[in-house]
Order: sequence, then structure tokens, then C-alpha cells
Amino acid sequence: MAGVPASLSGRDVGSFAYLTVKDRIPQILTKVIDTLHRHKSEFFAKHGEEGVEAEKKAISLLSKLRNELQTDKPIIPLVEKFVDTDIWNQYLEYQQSLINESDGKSRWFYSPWLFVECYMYRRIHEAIIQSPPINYFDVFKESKEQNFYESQESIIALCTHLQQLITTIEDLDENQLKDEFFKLLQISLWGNKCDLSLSGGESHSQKTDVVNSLEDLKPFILVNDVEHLWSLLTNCKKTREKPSVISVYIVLDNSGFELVTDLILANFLLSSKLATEVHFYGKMIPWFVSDTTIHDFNWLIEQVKHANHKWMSKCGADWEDYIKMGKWVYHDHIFWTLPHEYCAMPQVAPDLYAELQKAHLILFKGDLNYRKLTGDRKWEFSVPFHQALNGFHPAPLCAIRTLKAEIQVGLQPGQGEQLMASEPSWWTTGKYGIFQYDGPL
Ligand SMILES: O=P(O)(O)OC[C@H]1O[C@](O)(CO)[C@@H](O)[C@@H]1O
Ligand SMILES: [Mn+2]
Repeated sequence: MAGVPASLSGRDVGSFAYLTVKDRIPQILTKVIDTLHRHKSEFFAKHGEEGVEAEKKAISLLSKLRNELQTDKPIIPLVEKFVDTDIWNQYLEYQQSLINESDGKSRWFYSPWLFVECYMYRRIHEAIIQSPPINYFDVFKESKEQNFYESQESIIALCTHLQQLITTIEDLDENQLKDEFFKLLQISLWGNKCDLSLSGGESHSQKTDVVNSLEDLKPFILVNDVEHLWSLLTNCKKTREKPSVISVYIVLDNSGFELVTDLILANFLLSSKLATEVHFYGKMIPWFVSDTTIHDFNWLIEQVKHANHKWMSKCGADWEDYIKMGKWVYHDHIFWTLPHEYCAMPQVAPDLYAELQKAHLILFKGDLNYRKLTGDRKWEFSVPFHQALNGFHPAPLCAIRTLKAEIQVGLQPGQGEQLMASEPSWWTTGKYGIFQYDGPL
């Protein structure tokens, strides 16, 4: 593509992309194989011998995948028919066409990191759907649930905070409401520290009291455009003619604690009347270990509703009502688990692009969304976010992400270089975060 920098790739030895392809991805695959092993008796109980045979088949497909990766074999087409198989295989051909090497084959270490990492998760899904009757099995379900259970105390603290806030919300003046909005945005930002793919699928739950840590974490917000979000939504609120709609779309990332923080924010948007509808976008297949599927979304709300805590269960009951009333709408679309950068959305998924154009504001949660927004490319730190979006402007949008990949744009001159000099791993550990807005000011 003309005018855009090269993709991050495992070919850059020593880079975070390289280390991910070399170490983290095989580690995740090993964990997936282990998970299947551990469920053998469950498969037997449910499906008899057929279940055990299916488990063996899935494991052998995944072991083959791990071997392909570790020996840097060519990336091969998908074989099992699924809604996105043809799009994937076309994309594989496209990637191959970009290669000038002698054998012209995409390889794990040589190809763009975003592409091979997405491909790995798609191949895990393929191994599962090729293994009926266990083709429904979510290999990451256990870790997502564990993350939720281990974050119980923080979840209770958040639900209590929200419910107390709601009881006084009518009495708050503009500034107080704005402060509360900013707090809940920050909670949702730091909730993104809890993804499970950075830790190779190891438990990474929230154990500290986030609400009271916000002030200490503020210095780690490198780009903070929250004022723009406030102006945008309060303007919508002031100018709207009743009974019109203000809709905020949240492109979700991880289930477990992060999802709770997103739902708390979504609840506040309705309670404060900053929005009248919230639309959530999740993944159609298990993805990057902890990403939210419809099952995770429903499961989590059910858990919150049945919690043995007054404010937590109140939250769950309210959330269920929002869904019933259509104030909260969950959507999924296969585009979110394709390898394409978001600037390709108008061509690859025009229906989704048209849907997003209806939003007053779109919040993109998490690191992977940021990588896809910016094409996962080696942009200079000071390149404007608008430019890195490369034509993707469906509606005003904001990336809310803790940094877990070597990519960041829109920094002040010298800011990235300074961080680089003092703390070389600043952009891969999740310690720093951003609210980066693109849209009318
Ligand atoms: O859940 P998030 O915030 O999208 O993070 C996932 C990130 O973690 C990593 O898997 C770590 O390798 C990145 O590849 C990816 O961008
Ligand atoms: Mn994720």
C-alpha cells in the first residue's frame, strides 16, 4: 500500500512481534492442548467414545499447527467450510502476492504479525470445528471465567460505586457529572490491563481497588482526549430533539473484569443520559484468549445478577433489563475476527461500516483494536491518529487502550523518544494507556 509504513513483523528479530511469534503464541497453543486433555472425561461423559476420538483429533490438529509455527512452515489455506473461510483464503493469497521471496510463501516469522497472530486463533477454531461432536467447545472459556471469579472484590467495589453514584446522579452539577464520567472511562481503560493473551493465558485478574488508584495512574495516560468525548456527548444531549437517540457503540475487547468495567461505563452513559442506547460488538469465535463472545457476555451478566451481593446483583438485574428494553444491543460480525486492518472495512464488510456510521461515538477497546485501527504499522510516534487511521472514519471514535504492542501514534514531539530512552519496554507491558479521539472537535 502506497504511503503507509511497513507492518510490524516477526522478521524483526528481538522485537515484541518476534518474541510473540516465537514464545507467546506457542505457549498459548500448548495451553489449549492441555485444556483439551483436561476435558477428556467431560467429553466422554457427554458423547462417549466419539467425544474422546474428537478430543484426540483436535489435539493432533493443534499439535500439527504448533509444529508448523515453530518450524516456520508456509501458511496454508483453511479447509473447513465456515462463514469466513473464503475471505480468509483470499486474504492468504493477497499476503502471498506481496512476497518477492524465491518460494513466494507467507511464513510465520516473515509475514505481518497481525496477520499471523489472527491466523493462529482462526486455525485453533478450525481444529475445533473439524472435531465434532466437540465442535462447540471454547478452549478459552475456563480462563475467562477464572478471570471473572478472581476479580470478585474489585467487581463488587465497582458495582457499589456505580449504584451509589446513580442514587445521587440527579443532584450532580455539570462538573461533578463530568468528573464521574472521566472516572468510569479511566476504570474501563485500566480494565484493559487484564487481557489473557499478553500473559500467555496465565491468570491476570484485577485484585486492587481500581476506583481508589485512579489518581496514581493518571501520569501513565499518554494521550488523554476525554474532554472531546464529554463535549461531543453533552452537545448531542443539548441539541437533540426529543425523542431522538444518542447512541454510543463499544467495540468490546476482553471478557471478565474488563467487560465489567465496560458495562459499568455503559450503565453510567444511560443513567446520566449522555446516551440513550449502547451497542456492543463482540467476537463470533474465541479470540486472543480473553475476547468477549456472546456466550461470555450473557454468562457474565447472569453471574453478576446472581451474585450474593446487593449492589452487584442490582447491576446484573438492571443490565438484563437494558437488554430486554433494547437500550443495550449486542451485535457480532465476522469482520472482527478477520485479519484485515480497519481501513479495509468499507470494502470487506460494507454492511458493518454502514452500521458504524450511525453511531454518535464509537469506543474501541483494547490493544488489538488499536493495532487494527492503525494497521499495525511502524508509524512514527508523532504521526496524527487521523492519518494512521488511513481513511477509516465511520463516525467520531476513540481508542481506549493500554499499550501492549510496539505501536503508538499521535504523541507530542519527543514524547515517544524520551520514553524509549528511559524505559524501553514502555509500550508492551500495559503500564501506559491512551484515550485517543478522532472526529470533529
Ligand atoms: O486484549 P488486548 O488489549 O487487545 O490485547 C491483546 C494484545 O496482547 C497481545 O496478544 C500480546 O501479544 C498482543 O498481541 C495483543 O495486541
Ligand atoms: Mn483481547
